[in-house]
Amino acid sequence: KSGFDVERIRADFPILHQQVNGQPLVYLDNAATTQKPEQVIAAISDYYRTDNSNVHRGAHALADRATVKFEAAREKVAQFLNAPAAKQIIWTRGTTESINLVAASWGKANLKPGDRILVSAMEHHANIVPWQFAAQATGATLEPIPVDAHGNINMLAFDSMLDSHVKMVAVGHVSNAMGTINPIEKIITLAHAVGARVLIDGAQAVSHWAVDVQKLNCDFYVFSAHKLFGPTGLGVLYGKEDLLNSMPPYQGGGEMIETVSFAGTTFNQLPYKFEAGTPDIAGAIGLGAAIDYLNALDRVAAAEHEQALLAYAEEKARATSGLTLVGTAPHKTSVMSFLIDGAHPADVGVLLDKQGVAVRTGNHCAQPIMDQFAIPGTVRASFSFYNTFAEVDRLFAAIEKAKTFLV
Ligand SMILES: Cc1ncc(COP(=O)(O)O)c(CN[C@@H](CS)C(=O)O)c1O
Repeated sequence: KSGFDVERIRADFPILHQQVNGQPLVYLDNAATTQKPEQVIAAISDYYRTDNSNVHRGAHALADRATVKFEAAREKVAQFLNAPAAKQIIWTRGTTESINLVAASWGKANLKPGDRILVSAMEHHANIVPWQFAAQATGATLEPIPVDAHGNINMLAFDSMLDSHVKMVAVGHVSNAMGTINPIEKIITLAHAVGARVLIDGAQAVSHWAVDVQKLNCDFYVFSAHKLFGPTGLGVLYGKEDLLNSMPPYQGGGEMIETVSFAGTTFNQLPYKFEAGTPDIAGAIGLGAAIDYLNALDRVAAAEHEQALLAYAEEKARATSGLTLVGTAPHKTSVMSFLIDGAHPADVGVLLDKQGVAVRTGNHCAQPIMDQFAIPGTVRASFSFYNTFAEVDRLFAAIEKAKTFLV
């Protein structure tokens, strides 16, 4: 049991206090999206209630207030990632767009036939398909780094794949399908040794612990606000300054230009070169409020509580007949994927939902690793610091009841 005051924390999350199908909601789908504390909800509604205005161009009090809040949010993200400067934080629509931006902009400017891109076999589609586009557009090739039966990257195989033709290594900090925490420090060191750049997909990491991009020395780090107790539709791309400055713009329009003429156009400086059009101002302010919320939390205690929930859940899973865990790496975040013998994951998910327990089922946008395991997908329970040991008990009671319908 952990000393983390979950009940006090839960009071901050209004959505958790509802009935679903006649039972108190047990929300265990945090890897899909996290819930939002009142502080984030209020920051977004207060913005629309009092400050809403367009940014950077306005010449009036509301525009100034909106601009100050919008750029303060960028500064908070820079501090959250320990980035050297806020101009290295690019707003996007989410992890997916952040990776598409790097694959399209850096990719097209730096990849050529014979170059190689490496991604792990367990990646989310958002960290596979954009690289397939970049490979197709440039003549480079995309190759999967092998993953073992526990869901660990095969580091010996990775090391043997590296040579001077490898120009990009893109891997998840944490697997969304299995929770594996990848050894990204080692991956970054090995990749840099052959001259490759490294993009880290942090979508499943940032909600669990502090990330220090300077210490990691990664070239790019990406995540979504909605994975960090913030709003959907907003993402972050961190990049090394020289890299971002060397990359061509991703989208054209207002904000990203200095001058426009039919004779030619010049582009804005960082970060605006990559931020065409009116941004998600409220979303950025909401993410800033989420970071404020996390900064006021004992994040070490929160992470320890999540790990205690995972250990408790996996202990109960191993004691449950007919249940097989998928993803048994020694270092995991609080994600537990499993199968019930003889049952399709989707059927299990429906039966759990009928009992008020929300999990995700299917391939979790990670079809290649599901194909490698020769399974149609998994049932995935993912815990956050506002979940409780009693909710783990509710999950396994619901599994036992579901089993009576399934076999
Ligand atoms: C590791 C990883 N990488 C990229 C993404 C995409 O994030 P977006 O905010 O949708 O762009 C996700 C989102 N994974 C959700 C939705 S598929 C899940 O249920 O696991 C992710 O987990």
